[in-house]
Amino acid sequence: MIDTTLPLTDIHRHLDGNIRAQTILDLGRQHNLTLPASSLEALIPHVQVTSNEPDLVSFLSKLDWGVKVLADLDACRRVAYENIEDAARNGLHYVELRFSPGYMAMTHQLPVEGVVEAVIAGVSEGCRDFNVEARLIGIMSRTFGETACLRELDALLAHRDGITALDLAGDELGFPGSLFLSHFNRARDAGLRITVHAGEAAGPESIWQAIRELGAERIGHGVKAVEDAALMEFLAKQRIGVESCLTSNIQTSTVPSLAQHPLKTFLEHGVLASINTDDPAVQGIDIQHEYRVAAPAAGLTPAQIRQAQINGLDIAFLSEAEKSALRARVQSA
Ligand SMILES: O=c1[nH]cnc2c1ncn2[C@@H]1O[C@H](CO)[C@@H](O)[C@H]1O
Ligand SMILES: [Zn+2]
Repeated sequence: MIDTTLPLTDIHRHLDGNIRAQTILDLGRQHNLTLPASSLEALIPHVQVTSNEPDLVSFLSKLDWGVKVLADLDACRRVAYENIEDAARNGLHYVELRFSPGYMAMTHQLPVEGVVEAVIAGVSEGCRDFNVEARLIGIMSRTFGETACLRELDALLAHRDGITALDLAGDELGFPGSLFLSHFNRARDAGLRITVHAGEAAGPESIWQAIRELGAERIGHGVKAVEDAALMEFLAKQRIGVESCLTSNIQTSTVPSLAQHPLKTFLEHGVLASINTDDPAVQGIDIQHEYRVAAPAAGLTPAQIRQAQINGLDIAFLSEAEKSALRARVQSA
């Protein structure tokens, strides 16, 4: 189902939603932190989704233990490095890792700018050691409000060279995109690419808002677009990429079952939709599972799965030359 002659990408993957349970245990011990359990087996239900959550916000609370153990900047560097190691192990050639520096800094009041620096360092060390290509997307966690997001943006822009794009994630219903116009204006002025989590918890109007007012070139999830025919046509015509995350949408109760997932409809309408993980460690899945199990369960034909794989690189935040180089590297491997 995965075409091994083509690059395998994951362009929607939260670095801070992908912290190994073993690393949570290690860091807890190293920093003398009280964790809800002291063995891996007992810790899993606290840090991983074991059955579907009733909504997005409940799902998101599962990420909290991962960031609570980030007691210093070296811990941030470590989880960034391990994210690249895991990407390589999962067979990914190219990954766009996104992270919310304010969320990672929050528990131990780390300097937000220092977190950005540590993540950039860990990812670049990982890319060197594991032969994976990566780009970083800075997240503003909308859940903590406009001022906290401004601090995240400042820290990201202070390290503009290491950051490719900006995203908005967290509680979409409680904190609509309209609160963040000035943040995105600044980011676009600085030349950052833009992707926004939209149409996951809220409706199609949130996707229109992200495109028209925030300047989104890609949409994270975007599942609610299927409710709006004009939007579907717009996405296809304007080549707005959609970052689909199949299992995530079931675990957040955004979509009732894989059979009802809109990814197949996106592909049928010529929307540039792709297959991605979201928060693999928290979800207990990996990219192989999404391609081999989730995508067929969502009704995709082998040809549609291949199209989604092609789309992943097509809509990646890379130049055409970088995409061609990646295709050539995989083909000749
Ligand atoms: O599926 C998701 N939808 C919306 N926000 C998410 C999702 N997964 C993680 N985050 C949010 O991203 C930041 C960490 O990278 C956190 O704000 C977390 O709540
Ligand atoms: Zn996400």
